[in-house]
Amino acid sequence: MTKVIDIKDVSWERQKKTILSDLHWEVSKGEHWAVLGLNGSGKTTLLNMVNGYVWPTTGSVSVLKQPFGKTDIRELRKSIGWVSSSLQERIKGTEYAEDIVVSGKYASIGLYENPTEVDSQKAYQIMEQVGCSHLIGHTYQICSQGEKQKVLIARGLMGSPELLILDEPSNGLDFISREELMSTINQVAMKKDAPTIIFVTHHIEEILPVFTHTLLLRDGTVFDSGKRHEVLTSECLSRFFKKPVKIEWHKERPWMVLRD
Ligand SMILES: Nc1ncnc2c1ncn2[C@@H]1O[C@H](COP(=O)(O)OP(=O)(O)OP(=O)(O)O)[C@@H](O)[C@H]1O
Repeated sequence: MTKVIDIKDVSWERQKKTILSDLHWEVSKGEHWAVLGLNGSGKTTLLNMVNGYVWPTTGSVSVLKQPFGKTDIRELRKSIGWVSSSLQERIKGTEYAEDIVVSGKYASIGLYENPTEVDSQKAYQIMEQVGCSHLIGHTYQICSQGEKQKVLIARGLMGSPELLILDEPSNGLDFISREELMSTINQVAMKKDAPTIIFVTHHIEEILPVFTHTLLLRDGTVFDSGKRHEVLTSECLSRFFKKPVKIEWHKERPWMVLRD
């Protein structure tokens, strides 16, 4: 099976501190992964590594069959859609939603040339699919938090990526907006020729059925990984969080409560 991410024996050290250690992770085509971990467990660092922004101290990383060290990372990034809060902070409030979407084609912040008719049509089509076409002609600063996230997901899809990374996309959303966003992500994942999705979250109930696998990160290493029903169990998550928790499944979504 084609490997989308292949990370072997990876460690990453900074300022004499080991941030990632002994990390193994394989993602194959056809899978979608949720990544769970407490604050500071190394999720963002791991995703920065997948994007080639940080380089492993030891071990090997290969993304979309491109082994790091023998790959033009800038080229590779064109095949990766990336949605994160750091991206949200870098976008100018005065930009139009549709221009932000088109800029995803160039993996750039801001547009440096006028979009072609073909690009504009593609952007409109993606915005329709993601449920944010009503924002065409609106500047980013007037969009709500949920609308901004949809625009950024549309931007992430503009380059027809093979890999789409969503780093805590539901941050700051109310219950309704969050469910809307989850339904958008579900639709993207269900599409024929959908990109492989890596979805980072702190909220277990956001792990929709479309996420076939889950990675649990703790203290910069893999605590457990595998198929959703094998990893998202009361027993495994109680050990993971070092707290007695109970998982209840409703409509194929896991919900977690603390046990007395
Ligand atoms: N460039 C760096 N230099 C030194 N330490 C770093 C660097 N980048 C990250 N760290 C440290 O690595 C650890 C993991 O950080 P990371 O941001 O990957 O965690 P996270 O799981 O994404 O956390 P959160 O859920 O809070 O976003 C933290 O202790 C952080 O302070």
